[in-house]
Amino acid sequence: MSEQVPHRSGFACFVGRPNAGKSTLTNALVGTKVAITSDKPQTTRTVVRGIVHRPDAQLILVDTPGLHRPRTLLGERLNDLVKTTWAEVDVVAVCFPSNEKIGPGDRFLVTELAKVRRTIKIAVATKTDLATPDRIGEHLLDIARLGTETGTDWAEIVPVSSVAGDQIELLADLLIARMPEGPALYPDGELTDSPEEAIAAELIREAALDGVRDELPHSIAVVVEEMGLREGRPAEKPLLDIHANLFVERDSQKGIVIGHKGARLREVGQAARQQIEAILGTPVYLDLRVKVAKDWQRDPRQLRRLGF
Ligand SMILES: Nc1nc2c(ncn2[C@@H]2O[C@H](COP(=O)(O)OP(=O)(O)OP(=O)(O)O)[C@@H](O)[C@H]2O)c(=O)[nH]1
Repeated sequence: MSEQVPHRSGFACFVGRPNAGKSTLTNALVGTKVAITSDKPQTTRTVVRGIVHRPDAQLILVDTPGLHRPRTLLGERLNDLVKTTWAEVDVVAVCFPSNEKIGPGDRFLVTELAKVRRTIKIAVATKTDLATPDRIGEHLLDIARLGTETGTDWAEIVPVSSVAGDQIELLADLLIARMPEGPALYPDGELTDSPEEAIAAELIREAALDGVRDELPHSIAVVVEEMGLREGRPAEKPLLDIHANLFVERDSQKGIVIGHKGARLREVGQAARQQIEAILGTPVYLDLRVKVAKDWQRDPRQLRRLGF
């Protein structure tokens, strides 16, 4: 038994200019088309896009918000948020389409990414079926040079074609090799979190942090346990039941979240419910429970990834 390879699990995200082939690559890796939501609110920091399950590994592919050239203070703050999400994943893979030259947008993105020191960076030359071997060679050299110029240490530079299925398995192997040891975080067979669940969880987290951000900066994680339309309701009067757990790190923080005689938790629940109703367009019944993370079943190291 001691010679068994360790189980690995972790998070990766694909970044790159619009049309770089990020979604197609996610689908090629996961092997099935995964649900894509078009109306993600700004508050959703990361959304699970797909999960690669293997006997010895679980690779969770997440979406992070896009980086923009900041013109305003708000733009800068949004970019800081993007960098925070990059710091929370294990690997960021930058996609550079092989049929296009590297441009100023790519340079800006890689320069910002280089500032996130801890996260492993991989470069992916996408759409190789659209380029000649000579052109691909040149492209790979350009990517390497961009790395040197921006101080980015590419752990790998991998050419792939999602359409031709070229080197997709290799990319999966290379990504998995960079994941830390750890147990599977999602049950097998589960491809994605529903985007609605991710949205609801994020809105609850936002509401719970409102006003106590200084006291509980990174100490709240929300997991939607169950979400579904209540049975037996008339079609014109639907009700969406949401059962969610709000995890804090310590007993003392539980008190802050719940408030005197539960007053604050009621406010949090009400604020979250109204926002979920506004975004999903359905009346919501929200059952919110506060738990201390040490009671949670999962590996404590993995809790950290949720923001603990
Ligand atoms: N020939 C070829 N086309 C590809 C490949 N990968 C993606 N494409 C095409 O490139 C276009 C953009 O692909 P997407 O996967 O949507 O790109 P994206 O980076 O997710 O785009 P945004 O969501 O706009 O950021 C689509 O028309 C894809 O069909 C590939 O490996 N080969």
